[in-house]
This record gives sequence, C-alpha cells and structure tokens, in this order.
Amino acid sequence: MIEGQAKSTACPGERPQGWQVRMLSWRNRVIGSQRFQKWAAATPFVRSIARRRAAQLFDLVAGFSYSQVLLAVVESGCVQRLAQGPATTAELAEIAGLSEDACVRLMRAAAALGIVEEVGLKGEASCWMLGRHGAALHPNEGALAMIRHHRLLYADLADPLALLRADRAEPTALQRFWTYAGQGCDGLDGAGADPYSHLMSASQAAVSHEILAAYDFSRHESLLDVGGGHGAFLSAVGEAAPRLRLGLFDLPEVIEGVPESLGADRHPGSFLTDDIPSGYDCMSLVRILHDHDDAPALHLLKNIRAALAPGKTLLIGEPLAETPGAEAMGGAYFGMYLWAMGSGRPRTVNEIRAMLAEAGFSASRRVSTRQPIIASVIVAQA
Ligand SMILES: C[S@@+](CC[C@H](N)C(=O)[O-])C[C@H]1O[C@@H](n2cnc3c(N)ncnc32)[C@H](O)[C@@H]1O
Repeated sequence: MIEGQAKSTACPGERPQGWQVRMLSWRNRVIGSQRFQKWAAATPFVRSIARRRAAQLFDLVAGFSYSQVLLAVVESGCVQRLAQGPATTAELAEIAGLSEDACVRLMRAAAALGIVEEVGLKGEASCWMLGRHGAALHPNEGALAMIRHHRLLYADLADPLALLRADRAEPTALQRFWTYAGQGCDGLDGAGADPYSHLMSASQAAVSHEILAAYDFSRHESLLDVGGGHGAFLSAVGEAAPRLRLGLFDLPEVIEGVPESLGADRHPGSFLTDDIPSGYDCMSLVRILHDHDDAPALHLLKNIRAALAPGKTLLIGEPLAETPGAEAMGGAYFGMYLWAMGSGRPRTVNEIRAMLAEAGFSASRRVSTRQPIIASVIVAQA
C-alpha cells in the first residue's frame, strides 16, 4: 500500500511551544505532587490508570534486569529446549549448568516476563513450557542472535554517562564489532566483517518479509542492493521476483563471503569513496542509512543519485525515529545503539525525505509496512 503523502512527523517547529509548554509544566507539577499521587491511588477508576502508569515506570526502572533474564534463558539453551515441549526443572538445570535452585529462580523470572510458563505434570515437582513471548521468539533466529549480540551493547552502556561524555572518541565494544563504523572515509576497515555479516544475515528474514510485503520489485528489471552484506535480502527478493537481474555492492571483504548460488553480479567497493555502478533501474539501501552520520549519509545518497538515470528508483528500508507506537525503538534503542557504535543516528521520515531532496531526488514517499518496528520503507525517484 503506497501513501501519496509522507506521514507527518513532528519537526522541531511543530513541537509544543508557548502555552502548550506551560500546560505541560503544569501537568508535570501535578503528576509529581505527593497529594495528587495519593488522591489518584485512592480514587476508583483513576486508580487503575495510576496502577498502569506505576507499572510502566517500574518497567523503565528495572528493564535492564528483564533483558538479562532473557539473555540467560536464551544463552543457556532453555528456550530452544522448551520449543520441543515441556521440560522438568531437573532437565533444564542440567542443560543450563545450574543448580535446581538457581534454575527455578531463573525460570520464575522468565515466567513473570511471559517467556515461559510453569505447568503441572503428573509426578513432577515443577515443569515448564514456553510462554507467549517465548513461543513467538524461539523460531526467530534473528531475534535470538540479536539477544546474544546485545552483550556488547550492555557492556558499552554499563556507564551510560561515561559513554555519552566520551563523545564517540573512545573505542567501544560495538565499534570493534562493526569494523566499518566510526572510521570515516579514510580509515575504513572492513576486515573482520564476517561476524557482523552473519548477524545481519540471521536477522534479515524479518526485514525482507516486511519490505517485500510492502513493495513489489517485479515492476523493475534490475536491482542493486547497496551494502547488501552476504545477500540475504537479495536472495529473498530474487525468490519473490525471479526475473529481476541482481547486483550486490559492499566492501571487498564482505563481497568475498557472498555465496555463488546467489546469482548476483558482485561489485566490491566503498560507497563513501568509490562510485556506485550504474545500469540498474532500482537500488536498495536496507539498514544502511542510519549507520552513518549526516555528511557520509548525504554523500551516499548523492553517489546513488549519480548512478541512477532520471525517473529510476531508490528504496530505503530501515526502522525510523518517531515511529508512532514504536518511539522507544527509535530514540531509546537505536539512538543509544548507534551512539555506542560510533556512527549514525535514527532519522524520521521527514529527515530522510529532506536528505533525498538535497541529494537531487525529484520525489519521495513513504510506503506503509505492517510492522514498522522492524522496518519502514521510503521510495524515491531520481
Ligand atoms: C548493517 S549492515 C546491513 C546489511 C544488509 N543490508 C542487511 O540489511 O542485512 C551494513 C552493511 O553495509 C556495508 N558497508 C558499510 N560501510 C560500507 C561502505 N563504505 N561501502 C560499502 N558497504 C559498506 C557493511 O559491510 C554491511 O554489509
């Protein structure tokens, strides 16, 4: 489904000003007052709102602990074992290398988060199966890979103020992982690209699913995926549109790992220092633009514009900042992740459209996706 107009995302000028700011200040004074809090807790109907808000605030305070419970049940192999059916505490304790006491503590924590559920089986003291979140999670290899990968982000965020005060001048765990990040055009180093290329391939299925449900590539003759990694996105597009001629542009070290079976033309190079090859009527940037600060991101868009004939198409697919209903994903998750990575920022749809116009694209529009928390799509015409 294609929207004619980009959905409006607040620009700084559209944010609350003047009397609205005074109203918000009044609201904050009321919410923060002990008298109001006591009144809200004691008043029927308002009480249920107050409880919900208190629970949300508690989740904010304790969320880091929830994420570590998730890491423990995934890394221990318990989620994968429970995907095959219920298991006893004794069996899970053995798989996880834990005492039964520790295992019960972990499982109860995971049950409270909806990852597992405690069930009664005849003759067993305690037995467990997957909960709602565990059931959704276990077949999602990409999400499981990201949960493990988050060890690095967790380490970088151990002292969040120190991370921010370093102003990206100190090396971080994430910067060492994403070897191309934070090095600018001159010091670019794709060596050691295998770990991130595998992580990207593992987490690509959900992204290509969203993009392919939103956009029909069979209207094109050829597609160059810029920053295409090991070709997971191209492979999914190739299945959906078998007549499309495929090309993949990425750093030479990454291109080496592209399987022959992909059947795509390979173009090794850096989109920051080399020209993008021409001769394609569509190009894609999937989870690329947000990796780069504004100057290199604009350079990349200009580079692509120069390689596309007038009227030809660029598709950008990535999660966006200020996505309604998924604001925390953009500002709080990607904002901090990309800061720690040393390069890039999440952008709103309007920020990307403004950059596309500056790069010389004649038109752009947002295409709705079913799960914008995974990927949004912007399509531009050269
Ligand atoms: C976050 S990954 C996304 C990979 C893929 N598009 C996906 O969604 O799975 C970023 C990709 O951009 C590539 N990349 C980073 N800097 C690059 C550059 N200067 N030139 C070409 N490719 C680059 C990386 O090697 C990596 O494959």
